[in-house]
Parts: sequence; C-alpha cells; structure tokens
Amino acid sequence: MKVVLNDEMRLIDKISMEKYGVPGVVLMENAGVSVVNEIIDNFNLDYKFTIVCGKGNNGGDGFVVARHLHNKGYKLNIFVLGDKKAIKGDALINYEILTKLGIGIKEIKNDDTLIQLKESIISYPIVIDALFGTGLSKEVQGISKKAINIINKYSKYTISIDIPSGVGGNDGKIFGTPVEANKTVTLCLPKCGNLVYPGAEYNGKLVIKDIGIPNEAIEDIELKNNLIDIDIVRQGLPSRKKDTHKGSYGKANIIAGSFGMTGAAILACKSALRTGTGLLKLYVGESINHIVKTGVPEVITVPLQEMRKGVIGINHIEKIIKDSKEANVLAIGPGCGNTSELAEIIKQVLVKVDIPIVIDADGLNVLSRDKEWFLEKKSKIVITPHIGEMSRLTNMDIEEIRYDLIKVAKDFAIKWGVIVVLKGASTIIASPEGEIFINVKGNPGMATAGSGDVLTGIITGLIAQGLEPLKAAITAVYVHGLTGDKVARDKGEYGLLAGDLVEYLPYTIKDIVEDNDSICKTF
Ligand SMILES: NC(=O)C1=CN([C@@H]2O[C@H](COP(=O)(O)OP(=O)(O)OC[C@H]3O[C@@H](n4cnc5c(N)ncnc54)[C@H](O)[C@@H]3O)[C@@H](O)[C@H]2O)[C@@H](O)CC1
Ligand SMILES: Nc1ncnc2c1ncn2[C@@H]1O[C@H](COP(=O)(O)OP(=O)(O)O)[C@@H](O)[C@H]1O
Ligand SMILES: [K+]
Repeated sequence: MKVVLNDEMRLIDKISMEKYGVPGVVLMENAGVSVVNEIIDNFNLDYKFTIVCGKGNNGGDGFVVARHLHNKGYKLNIFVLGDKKAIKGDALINYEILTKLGIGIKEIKNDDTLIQLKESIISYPIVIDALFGTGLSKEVQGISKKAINIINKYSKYTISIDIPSGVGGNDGKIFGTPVEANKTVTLCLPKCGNLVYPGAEYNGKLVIKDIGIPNEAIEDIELKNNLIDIDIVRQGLPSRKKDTHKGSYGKANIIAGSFGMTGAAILACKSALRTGTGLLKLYVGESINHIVKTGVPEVITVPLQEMRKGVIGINHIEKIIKDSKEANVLAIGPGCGNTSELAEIIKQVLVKVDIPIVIDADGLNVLSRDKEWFLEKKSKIVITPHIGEMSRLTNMDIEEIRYDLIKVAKDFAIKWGVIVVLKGASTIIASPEGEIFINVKGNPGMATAGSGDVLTGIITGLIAQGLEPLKAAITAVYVHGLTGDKVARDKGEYGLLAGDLVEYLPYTIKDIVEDNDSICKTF
C-alpha cells in the first residue's frame, strides 16, 4: 500500500479536483462521512460528542462530521479554535451550513472558552479531534496547546481525523503537544507520520478510509513510500513445488557466533532453516563448534582454526570466498564480536564475493570504521542496523536519527548503494533507488536479546530461496513482526524470547500462505 507525505497528499487532492473534476467539497463530504460511518459502527445514540475543529480543511472535515451526527440525533458540542473569520474555502461552506441549521459553534479564544471546552468534554466525553491534519506546519503553542492538553486530560475516547493533531504527517515528528488518540481515521492513504515513531505512538487504532479520490489521481504521481502489507508479502514468499529437492531451496552461508555468543549463530541458523532454506553452512571458531552443532544439528558447520578463542582468523578468507561461488547468499555478523579479524574478512568479502550479502550486528560495527569499503562491493548488500548501529554508521546522534528515521535510512541507502533495514518499533527499509517500505507489524515484546539475529536468518533464508534482496528484506521484516505478534497473542509480550520467534516462524509462514489467520489480514 502506498503512503504519502503532506505535499504528495495535497498534490493528489489537487489532481483529483483540477484534472478529474472531483470538487474539493465532495472530498471533504466523503472524508466526514467516512469518519461518521466509523462512529456509528461503534457508538450508539447514548454517546455524546465534543468536536474540536481547526480553521483549515481538517476542521472542515470536523464540520461535516458534526452535521451528520446532528442529523442522526447524536448530542454534540462543537468548538472552533481561534477566530472563525479565518475559515475559508470548503471548510467555510461546511461551517456556514451548520450556522444556517442553527447549530452553535463556540470559538476557543481565551482561558474562559477553554474552560467551556473542558466542561463540554467532561459531560460530552467522546472527542473528535479535527484541529490539524496534513497542514500542521509549526510547533503547537498557546491556546492550541492548552486545548490539546485539555482533550488529553478529560476525553474518555478521542477519534482523530487524518492524523492526531500535533503529529507531523511527513515523518511522525511531534510538534509540541500531540493529541493522544484512541482511534485515527486517516483519509485516502496513510501518512508517513501515522506509521513512523514517535508520532505513530499517538494514533491509537489506525483505520484507513476511502474518500473517493480517483485511483488515477494517485497513479499520476510517483509515490516512493510504501506500507508493507500482507499482499506484498504473499507475492514475495517462494513457492514450493512437488518435484524438488534440498538444492531447489537454496544454499546459504553464514558467519556468526564467537566465544560467549553462540546463541546469535544458533538463532540466525535456525531462522534461516525455518524459513525454508535447503542447505545451510555456518563458519565458526573450532572451540565453539560443538555448542552450535548441538543447538542446530541441521546446519553444516565449518569449524575454523582460531587466532583467539572463539574468533575465526583471517587465514580462512580464501575458503569463505571460494565457497560463496556455490552459494546463493552470505550473511555476516550476528555475535561475531567487534574484532579486527572480522573487519578484514568483511573488507575482503565485499571486494571479492559476488552473491548477495547480509550484514548485521558486529558486521556493521566493524564497517562503521570505514564505510568506503561499500564502494568496492561486487554484489547487492542488505544491512540491518538498529538505531544504535545506525548511529555508529552515520556518526549521528541517536536522537537525531530517531526524529528523522526515513530520511536517515534513505540518505544512507542512496549514498552507499545498499539496502538499509533500519530496525525499530516501525522498521524502515530503504533501497538505493530511494524507495521506502515501512513495517508496522511487531510489538515491544520483540525488544529482547536475539530477535535481530532471527531477522537476519529470515532475510538470509529468503534470499537463498531466490528472492531479490530488497524483496527478501521487505518480506522478512513483515514475517518477523507478524511472528512476534502471534507469540505475543499467545504468551504476552513480557516473556517473549527470540527462541519463541524461531518456533512460531513456520506457523506464520503457513498462515500467510494459506490465508488462515485474521492477524494476517490487518496491515
Ligand atoms: N481537498 C483537500 O485538500 C482535502 C483535505 N482534507 C483534510 O484537510 C486536511 C489538510 O487541510 P489544510 O491543508 O487546510 O491544513 P490543516 O487543516 O491540517 O491545518 C492547517 C491550518 O492550521 C494552521 N496551522 C498549522 N500549524 C499550526 C500550528 N502549529 N498552530 C496553529 N495553527 C496552525 C494553518 O495556518 C491552517 O489554518 C487533511 O489533513 C484532511 O483532514 C479532507 O477534507 C479531504 C479533502
Ligand atoms: N517495540 C518494538 N516493536 C516492534 N518491533 C520491535 C520493537 N523492539 C524491537 N523490535 C524488533 O526486534 C528486533 C530487534 O533487533 P536487534 O535490536 O538487532 O536485537 P538483537 O541485537 O538483540 O538481536 C528488530 O527487528 C526490531 O524491529
Ligand atoms: K486531526
């Protein structure tokens, strides 16, 4: 599913109106009605509403909602923030209809009127937030900020139209104080700010509603941002035919694990196998070989002589490069340790190996010493940093990255020509061509040691089975998140272990392929 930036949404609205002749007031009517339908499905006439509108078109949507709810017999109070003389265009048309109907609209101008807003919310406690949408352009301050604080403090249930007011549509930035919604009805397509943190925290349940914008208007512009959904993933999963053998499902080679970090190797290998990889080879230091072998008997281990305990030496590089000629993918990094040996291995592998390479964890830590190595690469590279690793790779502060996830991932992918999987509560995948794929599956239970190793295994397993690295990354991130959601549904988030993800992985893939779990139906 496509996702839009503020300017893109404005352009789509404009094309709908000017090229295809759909009047703006019709779109606003549809927007309001889509919110009303969501309301009547969930609230009977006993519920009372406080509708808080801004002066722009988001407020206009709020006026439409007010008219329809009034018509259906709901009790409501309507407020507009600031001077009503500033209302114009389609919003003004809808404002005037309300006044002609004799429906009162109170202006929130000062502390006295803020008290009226507070009293309204106490007695009419379902709030419709139509203050700011994609037009929010600066920090929310003064009277707006006070109004939002009152909504957050007194509302029993808040429904935001398009995006919670105070959240930036482009990137999920917080502009002062955002409305903490219980539900957000976003119009036409999700906005990036609905999906990316910190803003995504404020949606509550996100619902996407059609407002009658012609598909042609959406196709007229090139949208580069996407939400990963079940349809993209289902197309991506490799099919399994009857007349096949293990060679048909790919060969993956992994360099992972070190003394004290054998778990990372075990998790990555199990995950690659549970994703369907035909043959898997793991390079490990000889002193830890037996541990890994016991953990995953199905993997072929290549125990290598060590220079230091548990760390494979660079003298094996020729073997790793030679073996890669027979394989479909090479993954490097989980639990390897941030060592000079690994740095040398990665440097040589980038220059000499021409199958796709997945680099994670310590692989990224050593690369942050010298990213110029990327320029020598012979193949497609997928990197899977969390924000801390991204900070080391970019020399940017963690906070700076957190508030600009899409841009940071995109700039890095374009600059170095690699596929970036920037992991977090939402995961952002950026391609070297500047396309973005956002994943919102997953939950805080996955913030546990080893869950990143599982993701590396899934990506590796999918590339082994023939998926293009970008497609593999997109599919893997969603499958990984969905697996986390299935574990959390059964066991809760607190006790979720990376090992649970490995155990549930086959069921997730089965349910996606067979389309037999409602958890797969949402985005
Ligand atoms: N044809 C269209 O353009 C449609 C737009 N729609 C709605 O319109 C919204 C976008 O409307 P607009 O572009 O008018 O913008 P908004 O209604 O989102 O907000 C812009 C208004 O708020 C003011 N403002 C911005 N930041 C502020 C701040 N920090 N403090 C105080 N005031 C601030 C602006 O000066 C302007 O008056 C969408 O989110 C959607 O809800 C829908 O009605 C569908 C059709
Ligand atoms: N709050 C969260 N919501 C959704 N997914 C999460 C959350 N926290 C972590 N994850 C996911 O779990 C994984 C953690 O990876 P990582 O930090 O590399 O863990 P480790 O290094 O322990 O293996 C990532 O894929 C990330 O997207
Ligand atoms: K809003």
